[in-house]
Parts: sequence; C-alpha cells; structure tokens
Amino acid sequence: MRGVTVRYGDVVALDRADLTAPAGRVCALIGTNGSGKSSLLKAALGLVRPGGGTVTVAGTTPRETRRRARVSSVPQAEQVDVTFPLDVRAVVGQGRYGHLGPTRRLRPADHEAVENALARVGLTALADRTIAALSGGQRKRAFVARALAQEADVLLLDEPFAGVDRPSQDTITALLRELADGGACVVVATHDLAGLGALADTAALLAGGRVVVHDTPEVVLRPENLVRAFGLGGER
Ligand SMILES: Nc1ncnc2c1ncn2[C@@H]1O[C@H](COP(=O)(O)OP(=O)(O)OP(=O)(O)O)[C@@H](O)[C@H]1O
Repeated sequence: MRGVTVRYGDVVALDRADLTAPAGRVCALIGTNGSGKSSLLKAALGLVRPGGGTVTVAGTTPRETRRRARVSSVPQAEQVDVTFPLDVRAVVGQGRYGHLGPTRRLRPADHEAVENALARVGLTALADRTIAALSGGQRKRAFVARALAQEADVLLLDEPFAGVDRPSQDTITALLRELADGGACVVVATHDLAGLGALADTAALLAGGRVVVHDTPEVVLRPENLVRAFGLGGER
C-alpha cells in the first residue's frame, strides 16, 4: 500500500501508510491499541474504502483478490459472530468455497483439504462441535484452519495469538512459517513482541496510523524504535 489513509468519521485510523509485504515472507504488524493495525488489514481486504492512497494485493484490487479467493483472513475475535449454528468442520469448509465447481458441493479433494487443515491445528476431535461451543483459543485455531484450507496466496491475520496458549501459538507460528516458505504472503497483527523473532521475517511498527519503521524484528525491537511506538503518543 502507498499513502493509504482510512478515516472513520473524524478519526484518522491510517494516515498515509506505506507497506510492502512480499510473497514468501511473514510480515508482522505491531503497535499500540488504536495504532491502525486492524484498519490496515481491513484496507488490504477491501472491507474499508481508503480516503486516499492505493492498495494492491496479489497484483490487483483488494476486492478482486477476495473475489478470486486468493486472500484469506483470520478476523479479530470480537468480529466473529459465534452464535451462528455452524460446526467447526463447516467453518473450515468455508475456506473451500472459492475452489468449488458448478455443483457448489465439496468434492473429495475439498474434504481432504478440510480434514488436513483440522489435523494441522489439532481440532480433528472437536470438528463436530458448533463454533459457539469452542473456547476462544480453539475458535482462533478453527479460523486458522479455514485459512489453511483455502490455500490462498495471501493470508491476513488479526491477532491470531490472542487468548491462545503457548503450544497452540507455537503450532500456528510454525504453520504460518510453512505457508510463507511455500510462497504465501502472510501479514499478522500481533501484540506478542517476545514471539516476533520466531514468527516474522519483517515487522512493521505502526504509530498514529503510520508505518514508522519496517525492518527485521531485530531492528524494529531496538529500544529507540519501541519508544517511538509505545512510549509516545498513547491512544487516540
Ligand atoms: N468503526 C470505527 N469507528 C470509529 N473509529 C474506529 C473504528 N474502528 C477503529 N476506529 C479507530 O481507529 C483507530 C485505529 O484503530 P484500529 O482498530 O485500526 O487499531 P489497532 O492497531 O488494530 O488496535 P488494537 O491493537 O486495539 O486492535 C483507533 O483510534 C480506533 O479507535
């Protein structure tokens, strides 16, 4: 994205933000509450319309990338409607919708992709439960499984580690690394600075709606950069 501005009424959530997240890499978005991480992900998904700047995802517009099912997302927990009476396997199956043929039915290869994704996040035993009957961390893993089943080129994840225990966090981190090694572009908003080195090739530090540094985790975690992002300004 180049010079992207997102406003909600009078609030400037993203302020001429620039970011390039290449294929084959995991890019982490870090910054205080309200620094603009979710807004950046929403702009990349075409869920908010920027008031300025340009967003290109996989060579085209965010909406077109979504239409072609080339982008998958793991939303923030608060954005998920858990009252919807779907079982876990069906939620993961949603990841295959972009692959379906004219019958719109899941075929053997789709079922296989769903079962693989469930196994990779360790949810096979809970696959028949409704999504409402999972714990917060298990639900996160279900949405990660949906993203895996989609086999998308671009993965955008909003705090996939929130409420997730250490073993599951390690599992998700390893999966995201594997997907990037396979050529996917992975962008993850996270508050877990301790896990940054294991997770990400690069980290983009947001403050006040701008990307103030984008470099290796080692460079971004230098005290002078953390002070820029976490020590100044505060929430808006
Ligand atoms: N729907 C909305 N209406 C009005 N303001 C909003 C809305 N969504 C976000 N904002 C504001 O936009 C700014 C950026 O919010 P955003 O959710 O992008 O931050 P974030 O970095 O993802 O925060 P967090 O770490 O808390 O998830 C904040 O000031 C927030 O209050």
